[in-house]
Amino acid sequence: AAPASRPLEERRPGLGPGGYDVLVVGAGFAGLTAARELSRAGMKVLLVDARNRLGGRTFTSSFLGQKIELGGTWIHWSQPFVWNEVVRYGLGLAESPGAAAETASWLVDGKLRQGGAERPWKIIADAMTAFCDVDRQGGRQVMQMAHDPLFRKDLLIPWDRLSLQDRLDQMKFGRETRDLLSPQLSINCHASLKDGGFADMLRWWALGEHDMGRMFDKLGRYKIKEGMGELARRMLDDSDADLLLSSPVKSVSREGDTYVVVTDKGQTFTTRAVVMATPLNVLANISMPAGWGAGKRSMIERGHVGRGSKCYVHIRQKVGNWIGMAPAPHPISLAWTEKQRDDGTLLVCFGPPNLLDITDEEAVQAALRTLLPKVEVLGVTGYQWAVDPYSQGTWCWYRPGQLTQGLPGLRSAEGGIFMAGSDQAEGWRGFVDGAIESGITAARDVRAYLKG
Ligand SMILES: Cc1cc2nc3c(=O)[nH]c(=O)nc-3n(C[C@H](O)[C@H](O)[C@H](O)COP(=O)(O)OP(=O)(O)OC[C@H]3O[C@@H](n4cnc5c(N)ncnc54)[C@H](O)[C@@H]3O)c2cc1C
Repeated sequence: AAPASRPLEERRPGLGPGGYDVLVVGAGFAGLTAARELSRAGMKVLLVDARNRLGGRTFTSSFLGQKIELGGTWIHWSQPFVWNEVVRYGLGLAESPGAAAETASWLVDGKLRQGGAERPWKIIADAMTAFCDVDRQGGRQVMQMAHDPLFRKDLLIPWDRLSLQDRLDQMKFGRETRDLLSPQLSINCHASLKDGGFADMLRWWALGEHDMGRMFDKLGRYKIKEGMGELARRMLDDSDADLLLSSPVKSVSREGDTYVVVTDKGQTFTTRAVVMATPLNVLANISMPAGWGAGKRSMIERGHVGRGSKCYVHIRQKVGNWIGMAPAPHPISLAWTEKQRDDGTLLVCFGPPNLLDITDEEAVQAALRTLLPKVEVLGVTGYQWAVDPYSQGTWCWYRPGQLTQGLPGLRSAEGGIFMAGSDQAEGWRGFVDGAIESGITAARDVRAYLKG
């Protein structure tokens, strides 16, 4: 049974001058992991978040009386760090049926096609295999080790110059193949194909074991039955860290051997080490010590590209176990059945940035009607991650050049300031798994630093 939870408010620290060993900025999965590991190792830890809740870019909510995940959702047993947590806390799995859809709708040259899902899937699987075959070994040589993406940096550099669009243009696919592959690519980067880097695609493909079916199982089929919020809560309950919510960190500065962290309410803490576990796209908003971050500057200034939409749509029609796919500029790239209900179907929909206002039900209905003519939308819900000041984006996908040129500098610790966060993980970067990986790594490095 789960241990009784202390209410979050009781974890607020005294606001006196007392120093911490480690202050962790950001209570998403990276920060929660680092705080748990370090506090369990006997260190005095303060975990601070700008929001009034845990979990960052994961957010368990409800819609139509059903649990939904507004942010990070699906996990898989082949994601080692998150699976470890699922087992540790005895959590269960629930399945999203549309990830193994039976019927499909797709657009070819703007015209609707509908039928069994096997045919479009076969086309996508073959196209992805060719798309990633940069070395006549299916990408296995260039991206030999998915959890050490720069292992063959020498071979990766030329491919890291390309955007996803550049690579697509090289391929000379027929119209249907191109129009089926594009939606998958635009969901991977959650951006325009011109902005998403191709090297990240090779990493993605290697993580997916060079198989589209297996990859889709990892990306969209299994979620934590109790919800991401419950995992976050169990991790907090398992840690001795103090917690301060609703307190955006404004600045980190250095005073001799210690660091001073100040929130926008003026709360001031001293600490021997800091873990920065905020999203890459918001790091520019925090004032850091003079001279810090020279090797991180271009990454922090440009950020990652993931800024698209995700929403849940309740429709009157019972469409069964369905998937829809459409290339940009269509506002919905991928949509699939999340739940077949007595009163219709709950769909989950993803789209590129700035093409769909998820607060506008009519706009969502118009976009869906291209894939499901006459569909009636009864309700829509979602979260606008790209404009949220504490995420300014969705999942991480790098621009051309960022993987080989930016990642090592971004990850590196400087003095007593350590980096964590899914946006700079080595393996499943852009996933909950990568967030936990980065928290484990940061905690290991902080312990070594504080032991001197
Ligand atoms: C819509 C969407 C769908 C996704 N789908 C999946 C999926 O299906 N599977 C999957 O594995 N991953 C998915 N992801 C990605 C995954 O959710 C993230 O990669 C992961 O949760 C990031 O964890 P993190 O700890 O690195 O960062 P975050 O979760 O973003 O945590 C960072 C924390 O820092 C805080 N913060 C920011 N600024 C400050 C400040 N100034 N002071 C204090 N705190 C601050 C934020 O409030 C936040 O809580 C999805 C993400 C989104 C948005």
